[in-house]
Amino acid sequence: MLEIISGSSVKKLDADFIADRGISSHRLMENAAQAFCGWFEKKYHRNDKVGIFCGHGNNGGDGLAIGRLLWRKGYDIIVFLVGDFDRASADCRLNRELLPDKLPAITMNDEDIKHMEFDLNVVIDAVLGIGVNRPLEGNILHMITKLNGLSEVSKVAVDIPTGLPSDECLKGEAFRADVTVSFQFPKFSLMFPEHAAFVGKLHVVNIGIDRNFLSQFSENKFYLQKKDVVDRHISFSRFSHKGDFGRVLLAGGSYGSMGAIKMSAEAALRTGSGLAACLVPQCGVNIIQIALPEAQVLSAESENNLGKSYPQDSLKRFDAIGVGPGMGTNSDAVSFLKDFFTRYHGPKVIDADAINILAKEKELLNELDENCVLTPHLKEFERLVGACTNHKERLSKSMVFSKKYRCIVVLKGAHTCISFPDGRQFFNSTGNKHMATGGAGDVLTGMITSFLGQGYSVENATLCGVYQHGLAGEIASVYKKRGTIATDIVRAIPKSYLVLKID
Ligand SMILES: NC(=O)C1=CN([C@@H]2O[C@H](COP(=O)(O)OP(=O)(O)OC[C@H]3O[C@@H](n4cnc5c(N)ncnc54)[C@H](O)[C@@H]3O)[C@@H](O)[C@H]2O)[C@H](O)CC1
Ligand SMILES: [K+]
Repeated sequence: MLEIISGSSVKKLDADFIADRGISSHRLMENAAQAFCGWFEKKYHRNDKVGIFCGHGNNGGDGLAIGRLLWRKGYDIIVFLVGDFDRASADCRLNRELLPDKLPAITMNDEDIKHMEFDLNVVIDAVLGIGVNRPLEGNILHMITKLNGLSEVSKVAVDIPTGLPSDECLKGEAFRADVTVSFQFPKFSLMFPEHAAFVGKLHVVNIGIDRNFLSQFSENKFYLQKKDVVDRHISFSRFSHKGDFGRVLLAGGSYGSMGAIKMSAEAALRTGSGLAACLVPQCGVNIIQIALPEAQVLSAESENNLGKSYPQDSLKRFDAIGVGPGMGTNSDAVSFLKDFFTRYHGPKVIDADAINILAKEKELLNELDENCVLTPHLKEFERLVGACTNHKERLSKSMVFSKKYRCIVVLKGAHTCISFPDGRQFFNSTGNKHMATGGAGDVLTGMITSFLGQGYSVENATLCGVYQHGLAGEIASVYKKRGTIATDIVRAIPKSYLVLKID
């Protein structure tokens, strides 16, 4: 698993790694620059005009090394020196000396920054990295503001956009990258939604610091990637039968919101459940049977919302239950949820209106346990724990909540954060902006519920569900882009198994 280490530990990590492997710090910087160039060459053409803006610290050193390597490969490069090079770090200085004489390198003073016109297709930002220790001001602020204003230029940040602190929320301005290429692991603050406009797309490149080494610096934060989920999947044999793939129930839906529970159940079936049933109010019976003929339908006695009279004895037939999508929060729905919690103690996903009810009926929180996966989006989460001033606070509150109630909290967003009661937090790497569409959360509920029903541990079901949901979203949006809708994500689930090479 890939650890996310705080910026303050990186200096020690580098020093220990260099000592342990008997390599120089220059070698590590060269690895970083090579890794960046490996990524860059796949994206950009030799005839692109590339400007590399370098500061006087090690981030600037990376930029200078990148300049040298790309220039040797035939790229059209200009290096701009921004900062106080009398105070340059040793490796920055060395890489400046290693710049080929023919490679243009321009020292930028304040006048240049104000007046220079840039004729570039690509800007590489290597002014400041994780060493930033105060808001941008003066020369550097002017430079970054000017770069941010350039249009029709592709903007790439080295390690972290200049100005973004690695572990805190931004105060002031920062480089607005289209892509950030982060070394070895994504820096913590790259996970914050507040920083989305600065980070752009995130790409992580390996610079040779192995995972075992990183784990010595573990802060219990991990970046969830393909290799972390593949081994968590259960393989089924050709002798497997319907029962092995699990029977799941999706409970919810109300008058006008029946699609939510239909999408959850369909997602569960596409994820592989042997049987999916929906528990809905009367008004939903025909809708579900017509819209999803593969699902069984159980009905509550009440007409428009689930209520306390429903086929209670049926609950025990199910290996896992997802509850909440489209359920509503009126008094019938509340009495249903109260009854449900007293009867069903198996693995369950608690989503949407079930979370909104928990937020209003706080005594229900005592029913949560290690079999529960809560999947709030940011607003639902704040209804549960109170308003948060920023994402860092939300992340810390989700960890506290998970520990207190011993349940798993899936805080949905661009890098969905999964908190476990033992203090671990996983940040998802899949998914994209096109998944911000109504119903995408209902799909996730169906997927996690399905894995629970297939016999996955609560931990594995959650990690596999979140990762694969994002992957299905990426697949669904390849051509549909902003026209992607939740049922497209459901239809892409089978293809996501192909990508994972799981049958
Ligand atoms: N293991 C790795 O991940 C590696 C990372 N590398 C790169 O090194 C940088 C971090 O380098 P560092 O020298 O510590 O910091 P910076 O380059 O960010 O610059 C520090 C420099 O800047 C001054 N400073 C701080 N804030 C400001 C400000 N607001 N305005 C002006 N100046 C500021 C500070 O005083 C220092 O003088 C990391 O991001 C990677 O890119 C290695 O190359 C390989 C290993
Ligand atoms: K940078």
